[in-house]
Amino acid sequence: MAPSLVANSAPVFCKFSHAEDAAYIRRAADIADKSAGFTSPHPNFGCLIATSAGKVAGEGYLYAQGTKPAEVEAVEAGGSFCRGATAYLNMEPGDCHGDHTAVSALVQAGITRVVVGIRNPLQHLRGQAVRALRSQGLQVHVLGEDLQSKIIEEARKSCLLVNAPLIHRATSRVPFSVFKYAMTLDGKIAASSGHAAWISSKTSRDRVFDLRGRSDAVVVGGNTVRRDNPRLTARHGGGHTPMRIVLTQTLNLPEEANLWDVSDAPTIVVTQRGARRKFQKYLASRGVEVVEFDILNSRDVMEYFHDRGYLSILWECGGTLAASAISSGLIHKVFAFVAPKIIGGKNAPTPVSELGMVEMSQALDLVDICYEQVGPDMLISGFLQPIPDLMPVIPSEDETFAIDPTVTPYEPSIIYFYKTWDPYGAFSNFSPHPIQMPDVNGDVTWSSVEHYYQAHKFTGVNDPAAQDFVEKIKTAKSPEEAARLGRSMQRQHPDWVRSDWESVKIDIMYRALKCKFSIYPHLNSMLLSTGGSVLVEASPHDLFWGGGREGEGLNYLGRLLMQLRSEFLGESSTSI
Ligand SMILES: NC(=O)C1=CN([C@@H]2O[C@H](COP(=O)(O)OP(=O)(O)OC[C@H]3O[C@@H](n4cnc5c(N)ncnc54)[C@H](OP(=O)(O)O)[C@@H]3O)[C@@H](O)[C@H]2O)C=CC1
Ligand SMILES: Nc1c(N[C@@H]2O[C@H](COP(=O)(O)O)[C@@H](O)[C@H]2O)[nH]c(=O)[nH]c1=O
Repeated sequence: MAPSLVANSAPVFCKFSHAEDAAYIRRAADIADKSAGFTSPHPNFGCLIATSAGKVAGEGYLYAQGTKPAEVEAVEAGGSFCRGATAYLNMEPGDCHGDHTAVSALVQAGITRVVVGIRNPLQHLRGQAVRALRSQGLQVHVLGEDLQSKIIEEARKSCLLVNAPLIHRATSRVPFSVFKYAMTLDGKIAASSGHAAWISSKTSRDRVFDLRGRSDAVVVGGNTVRRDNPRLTARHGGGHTPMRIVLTQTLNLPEEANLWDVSDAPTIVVTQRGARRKFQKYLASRGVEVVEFDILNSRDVMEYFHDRGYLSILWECGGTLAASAISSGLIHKVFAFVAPKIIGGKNAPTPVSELGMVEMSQALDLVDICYEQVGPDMLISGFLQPIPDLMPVIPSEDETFAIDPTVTPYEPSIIYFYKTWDPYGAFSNFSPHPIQMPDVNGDVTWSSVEHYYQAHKFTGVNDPAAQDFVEKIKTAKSPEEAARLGRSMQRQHPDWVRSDWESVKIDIMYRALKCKFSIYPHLNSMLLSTGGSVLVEASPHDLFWGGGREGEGLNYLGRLLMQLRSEFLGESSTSI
């Protein structure tokens, strides 16, 4: 019989060879990758359960934030076979909201050994789940720390790869950026006329759709918009669609362009402050967001998108913008599709224009290179900057708990929150905490505050299509999907939005938040522990609910949370 973890009996741990551990961890990384391209954002978690006899009992992956954690999926699939089994996790789970769902699932299922590919890269989560599992008596082996060999190192690499964007978020102020281009065998990305459709084969271009689906945004320069009129959509039939971003100094762009049709996917145009104001207004009227910078510089733009929570960017620009991005150190990985064609042309554009290098010894070397035939083309990919290795910076207990509200050694006067994986991420409306809200037919469960808020834009509207849409938002698989549905329908069908929306939306949000912070004791204590601090939703672009880039936002979400905090503390509530 498989050994189990019960009180007063020492657990018996499975013994696997390094080769077996490595194979299972690689498989966990492959499973983790399943959601990439279909959901956003993209921290990828996979879990595999292997019995002591070496049989796979269950597998699971996190589809999207707010859906069942990979560990819960896997132990449900494994059932009683989990007793005494080993769980393989590509990445340490991030019990960011203090409810330890993943850890509890493994413990309760009777898992006795856990093999972790990499520790969670985010400083405030790093080491917590490993510690929690060990404190429950499970044997935990972290690759590269407790298990070391060549084969283990290779398996660890597959775990680093599958979450490269998240690792970059932990170590850098810019998102993980991939530069992709298609060139002829003689090194051109277009004919001298600028015509480029098409260099690579259909098979290669289908592969590009997959790359787009795995990214939070696709970036091009103004010239590519003028020349190619691209769509930049993922076209993989549903799932996640990346944001489309145009960088343009002049804003000298055509009135009609595929990118201005935001029913396909949203578009942001980033430009220089004051550029063609009238055209900015026109773009806004088409539903395109315009963001201005005093001086348009690719690094500032990428820092801005990092602050907006973007983890990964696909650059599909021409050589001019690519050269600027590479010389600013923004590009981490390259995908070059090389087509067996020759076009010639002294002035035909090339993938990267001037970098200021004069000797071959200055050339940038790629590492971890892969060669793959895609249809008739050759795909060469590799890293321009290696994935940062987080191994040496395991934080001390003090550092780890520094952000734990119950032991905060200092009182910061402003607490910023935004993405759910960041400290205080539970304050975000996207945090995966279902709420029960009263309805005419009794209490109704909503998967998150965001689901409730987005659906209520369309409630009570006398149009069956709008009512169907409420249901669609209600059953959205993640808060991000709910937000995407609600926002896109508000843009496309303003007639479906209830007429009193602007006057009721704060109250609707307040009621949802009150429920959330009443029914989850750990969220309630997290909120109360912030007493004395100003809470600000650090959204750089939402100037109503968020604080804006430079504090220009109204921060209504932060204000509502502070109002609730004072109500919970029994202080007289001040109206926001
Ligand atoms: N085969 C392939 O994979 C691809 C081919 N192409 C081809 O490449 C050609 C276009 O290439 P290219 O002219 O290099 O176009 P880019 O896509 O690189 O766009 C350059 C433009 O980007 C804008 N820009 C904004 N910020 C910067 C910055 N910091 N540095 C540089 N540019 C910035 C400017 O727009 P503005 O002038 O509006 O101010 C600039 O003119 C076309 O023929 C197109 O078909 C393009 C993409 C991929
Ligand atoms: N010409 C060329 C590419 N060009 C890139 O694809 C964009 C067009 O995308 P879409 O309008 O969505 O089909 C274009 O603006 C440029 O960024 N890509 C490739 O994979 N292979 C090719 O041969």
